[in-house]
Amino acid sequence: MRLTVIGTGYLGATHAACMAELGHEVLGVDVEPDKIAALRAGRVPFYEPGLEELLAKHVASGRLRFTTSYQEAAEFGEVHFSCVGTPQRQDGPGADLRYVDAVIDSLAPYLTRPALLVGKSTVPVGTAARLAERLAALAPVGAEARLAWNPEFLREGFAVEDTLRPDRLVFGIGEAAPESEADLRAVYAPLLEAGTPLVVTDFPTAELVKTSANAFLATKISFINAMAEVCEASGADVALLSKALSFDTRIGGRFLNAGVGFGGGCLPKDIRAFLARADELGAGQALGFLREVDSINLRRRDRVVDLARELCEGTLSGRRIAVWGAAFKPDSDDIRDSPALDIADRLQRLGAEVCVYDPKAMDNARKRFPALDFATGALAAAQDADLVLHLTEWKEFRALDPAAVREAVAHARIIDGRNALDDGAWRAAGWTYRALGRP
Ligand SMILES: NC(=O)c1ccc[n+]([C@@H]2O[C@H](COP(=O)([O-])OP(=O)(O)OC[C@H]3O[C@@H](n4cnc5c(N)ncnc54)[C@H](O)[C@@H]3O)[C@@H](O)[C@H]2O)c1
Ligand SMILES: O=c1ccn([C@@H]2O[C@H](COP(=O)(O)OP(=O)(O)O[C@H]3O[C@H](CO)[C@@H](O)[C@H](O)[C@H]3O)[C@@H](O)[C@H]2O)c(=O)[nH]1
Repeated sequence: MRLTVIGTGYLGATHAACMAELGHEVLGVDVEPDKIAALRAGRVPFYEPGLEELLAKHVASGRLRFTTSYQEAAEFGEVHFSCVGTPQRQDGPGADLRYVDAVIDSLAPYLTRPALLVGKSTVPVGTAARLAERLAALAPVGAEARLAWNPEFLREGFAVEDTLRPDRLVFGIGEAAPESEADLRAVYAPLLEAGTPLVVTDFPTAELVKTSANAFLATKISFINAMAEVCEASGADVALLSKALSFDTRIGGRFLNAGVGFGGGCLPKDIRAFLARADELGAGQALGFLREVDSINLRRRDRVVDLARELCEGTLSGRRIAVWGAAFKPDSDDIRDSPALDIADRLQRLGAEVCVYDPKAMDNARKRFPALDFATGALAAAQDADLVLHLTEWKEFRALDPAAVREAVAHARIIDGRNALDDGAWRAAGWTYRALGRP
């Protein structure tokens, strides 16, 4: 089939390359000419394992092309995927839908023959119904310009794997256009033939599956981080608590790692947007717990700052602090709402001299926080440090030799904000090792 993928960021670039891998002819569309130039050259303008290889393969095969022209997109595509951002609004907790609206406004006037627009962005419930009307009103073909909603569940760092082997597919089909289901079944035929579970539903359910999935994941992380707070107050060990919980198959061990909490371009803004939308619908009381999920999450960052001050004899002023990690999670260069950089920035504002190192997110971090210092490696960042903070659990940090790092620092003190280092090895090498929720 001939598909377009509109918005070629973390989600869209992955979706475009994976749709080409499934055998479709794909045209990626973005408003940023630099991004399109990079993608045309087979270069992914961000870090996502395995994506560049897949992109280059299909740019070379001719099955994957890129453009900035909506007219070209409309002329080319039978099915158009909308993958633009839905960040938190500047002026409040709700989702900023201006990019989602702009896709309709830019594409619709060129739709002179029947077409299907499929929303993949994460949106507040009720958005799809509104967009379907807007699309039909603006398109020359009227109601033959149909909308469907197909939320995306991929994780950064595993984006290609998650797109080619998803846990499930969800199709939100508009009442007025039941034939959209057949189009989506055709797009995803290889995945459905491989046995991927499919849920076909209406617009509001499809939108809510996505926001409730992220709310559940955020809740699970904040649950274990709340237990970490209680562990800190009682002398218990959250790592062992989490391990013991995980053997109960009803609970499971995934998303039960206590630490500095969740960040990124999804969970934090999605729970806030969910709350804001529920308030608008008069259902805010049902989601009140999500406010607490958000607060527990942010309190973990405060806890690291307090612990850092405590380890630096009560003052951060003039202390040299190494921060290992800038990305919001390993295997990504994404720094959106990164706990590591938020903590680094706060420590610096409190007078510390902070030096950051991350294997992949340095360029993004430098652009966003130009006042921070950056080093070329983990050891260089730790040079003469009074304290080391391990805030993003890259494999590279776990492989470090604690004895070698000890040679570099001024004081052998480390806070493991991800409970991911071998605490025994660090202590044996003479370090004061502290972790969140552990004695
Ligand atoms: N990143 C993820 O892991 C992930 C996973 C599932 C769902 N989502 C959701 O997908 C959406 C996109 O997220 P992202 O992380 O890829 O964002 P992103 O910021 O990385 O990408 C958005 C892209 O859209 C482009 N764009 C903006 N306005 C445009 C327009 N009018 N026309 C064409 N392109 C335009 C931007 O230039 C950018 O390249 C969000 O709703 C997000 O919540 C993201
Ligand atoms: O036990 C855990 C698991 C994760 N995290 C943190 O939680 C955040 C989010 O991690 P993850 O969910 O793996 O990353 P994302 O790529 O943001 O993916 C989430 O957000 C996407 C966008 O909506 C969804 O598609 C995915 O299903 C959902 O997992 C990161 O900061 C992690 O460090 C923890 O603190 N403890």
